[in-house]
Amino acid sequence: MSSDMFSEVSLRVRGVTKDYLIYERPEDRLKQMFRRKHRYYTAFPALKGVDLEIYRGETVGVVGRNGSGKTTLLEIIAGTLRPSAGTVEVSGRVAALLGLGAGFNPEFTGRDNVALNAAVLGLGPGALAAVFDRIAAFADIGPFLDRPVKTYSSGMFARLAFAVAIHVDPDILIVDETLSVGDEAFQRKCFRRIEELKADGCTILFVTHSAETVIDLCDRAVLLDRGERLLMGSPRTVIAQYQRLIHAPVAKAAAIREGIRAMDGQAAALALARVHEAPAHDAPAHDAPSRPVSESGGNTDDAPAQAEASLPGEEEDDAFLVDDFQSENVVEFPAAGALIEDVHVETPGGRRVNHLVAGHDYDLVYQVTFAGAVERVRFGMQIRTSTGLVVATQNSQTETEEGLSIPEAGMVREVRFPVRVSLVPGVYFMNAGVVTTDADGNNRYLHRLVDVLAVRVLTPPRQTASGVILIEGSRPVRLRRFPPGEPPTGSGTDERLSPTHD
Ligand SMILES: Nc1ncnc2c1ncn2[C@@H]1O[C@H](COP(=O)(O)OP(=O)(O)OP(=O)(O)O)[C@@H](O)[C@H]1O
Repeated sequence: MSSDMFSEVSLRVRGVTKDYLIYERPEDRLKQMFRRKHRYYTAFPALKGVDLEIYRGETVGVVGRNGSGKTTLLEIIAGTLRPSAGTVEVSGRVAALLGLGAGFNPEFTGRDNVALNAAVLGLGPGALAAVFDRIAAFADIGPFLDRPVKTYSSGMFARLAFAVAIHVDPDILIVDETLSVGDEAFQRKCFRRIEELKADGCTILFVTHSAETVIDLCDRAVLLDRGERLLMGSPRTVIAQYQRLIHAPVAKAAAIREGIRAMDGQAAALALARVHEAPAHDAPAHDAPSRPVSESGGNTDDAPAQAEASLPGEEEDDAFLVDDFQSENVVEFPAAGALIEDVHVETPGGRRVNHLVAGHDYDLVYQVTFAGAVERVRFGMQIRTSTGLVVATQNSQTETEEGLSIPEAGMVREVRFPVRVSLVPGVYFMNAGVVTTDADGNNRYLHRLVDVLAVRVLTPPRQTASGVILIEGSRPVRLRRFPPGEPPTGSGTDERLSPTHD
């Protein structure tokens, strides 16, 4: 993504206000039609004079408490709802994924709905024919494509709706929490597609309650509260203030709210400056910083860790293999001198597993066959969350080492990365890559597989962590008790949290 994209306004919202008219009794609505001078309704202000300016290629997260006006705002931007006042200017084709089933006719088949939706989004029959197979492949709902959508599960619905929205080549994509009903593999696929759309300059508006997703995915975020824009700024700033707002004690809530609002102009300007300075998002992912792995597969400098990992009992962890739990979306880059195969995870005892226990040691293993002699070879791996956040990378050589020399074609190497799974429970995806460095110091992939392996990290007993990294060590959480009124000096007594935390 080039930063000059951000100089073009893609979406401008000015003073948008929405009053929903609430009629206490159904007949009041009818009366209103005939007696215009009288007011039979009360107006509920769902949006109050919202201003936004979003640049081409930006991904903006919209956050706020339930009922703060997020969906109303996005529906107005998508053109499915009329504002009571204010204007929306959009540049280009808008594809919106707001609410499951919106825009789908439940009696029609998936196939017919795809045609209907694509037409609504401005795709002619010729253009649809060209992308239909890609839509069907992305949705991957098998024979359900020819069944009425009223028979779909919510996950199937999300799959089809998302598949259409992202294949009509939108300039602006608007997505709400619809994606969260899909399974993890599908979510990963969607987030990857969103990244591609981003790289192509698509503007994305995203409603979510997930702080992690906003921070991982967005360039800026906007906080709505009671129909007002309270703050626009960097994802971290906005999430921090949003969390301050939702956890505010009642007595201080109004002051905190005003304090956040006062930050607005400055935070927005700062975030925009940062977005303009941001490096290209499509720089090639580096699968591999520095950590030695020996050529023989034995761990050179990690021998004590290996020995520790092989202690009796350690192998008895609860890791296991589920055969059909596989990454659905392996992206294979063309092999250019080597071929990576058989990427898998093993316990220290050599058992293949893909359901791992948090905090335990495993090996990520793969084989590489070389098509010819090559110098300065390095092997890499990367672990990412389902939203694409890189949580770890590892490389077979440090930057200052030469790398491995492969003297002739047909040579095979097995690479083994020791991995301690210090991750909170969830599904993670692994990449594998083999790189050579030319005489000018440029890296070139000999082969690369993205999202080649899916693993699920299981909840260990008594584990309640969230986030990404497991910070829990072997020591339990400690609590000290102080008598009432006594200052917390050294005189407190230790208290056990529970009898199970020995
Ligand atoms: N059709 C409607 N008629 C009357 N009030 C409505 C209507 N739609 C939404 N509202 C009200 O407008 C306010 C904003 O609703 P909206 O759905 O935009 O909020 P939201 O931030 O998307 O909420 P959530 O996080 O729960 O999805 C809410 O108080 C809601 O009750």
